[in-house]
Amino acid sequence: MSQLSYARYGKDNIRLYKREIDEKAGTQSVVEMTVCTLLEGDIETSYTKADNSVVVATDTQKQTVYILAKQNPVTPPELFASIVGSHFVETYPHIHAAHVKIIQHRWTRMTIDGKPHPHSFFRDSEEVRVVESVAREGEGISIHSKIEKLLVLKSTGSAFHGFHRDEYTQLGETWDRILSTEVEAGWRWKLFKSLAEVKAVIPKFDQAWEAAREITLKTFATDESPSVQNTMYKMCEQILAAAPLVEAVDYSLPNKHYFEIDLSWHKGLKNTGKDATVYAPQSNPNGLIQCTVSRKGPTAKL
Ligand SMILES: O=c1[nH]c(=O)c2[nH]c(=O)[nH]c2[nH]1
Repeated sequence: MSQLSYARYGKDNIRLYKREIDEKAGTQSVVEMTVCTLLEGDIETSYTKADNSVVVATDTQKQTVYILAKQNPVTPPELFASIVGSHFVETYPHIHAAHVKIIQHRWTRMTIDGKPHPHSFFRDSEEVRVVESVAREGEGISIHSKIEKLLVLKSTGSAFHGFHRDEYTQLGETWDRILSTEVEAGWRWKLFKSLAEVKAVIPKFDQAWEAAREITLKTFATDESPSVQNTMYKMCEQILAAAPLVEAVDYSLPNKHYFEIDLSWHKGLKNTGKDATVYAPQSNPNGLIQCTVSRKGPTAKL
């Protein structure tokens, strides 16, 4: 009558902190992350027959993450996710895939009296660096790196006109508007055949993250934006050019609207068009513009 169609299980919200001590320099560095592990494999009987012998307990998964963090570098997060995923697939013959997600939080070193402080940090934004990986037995390790929660705004240099109009259209055209979004930008790496292949390109992960962030900010700031769609496409093209091991780039950008307020009812106050200075930020609804851009080839299609 019924059958288990898909199953995976693991530990979510594993909070992890690691410090690195540089005795010589007298400095410490810190990393804080939130990890999720989810295992797939021959685990059906744990659901259907209450057979817990096939269950690598979620607590075991959590302890494993702590132990591997002690024994290995936790940065870049692409490497640590690959180490954790490979461990589960290689250690347990009946586990065939391990999904590992890492959210790395920001701890930025303080500058005190003009000098980098040896052991004090502050949270300079809610922006996070995210890695979603799958280690699959016999196939390899797929990695999707992301920037999330990077909040940006430009007060001019954005337009939106020439869009389709019909009897449902109320929106006016604009040649000068506020553009604000919370950037979610991702880049999917070519499939790595093994952990050794990941280890062979370790510096590429930080380089790609830095390039993606720099390209996102620079393009957002300098593009005379005709639309969110076109500006995000320009970002994708540049990231693909900067990171040869990346197969596809994706963005998801909410359009955080700021509405003009007509104040002419009050003593003829001018606050629209070129006179607009006071706006009403909106929470919802918001536009949501998404795309994936990949290298041209036989598999590319919309
Ligand atoms: O850049 C934009 N793209 C849209 O698709 C859209 N739709 C809308 O109402 N405003 C905007 N802005």
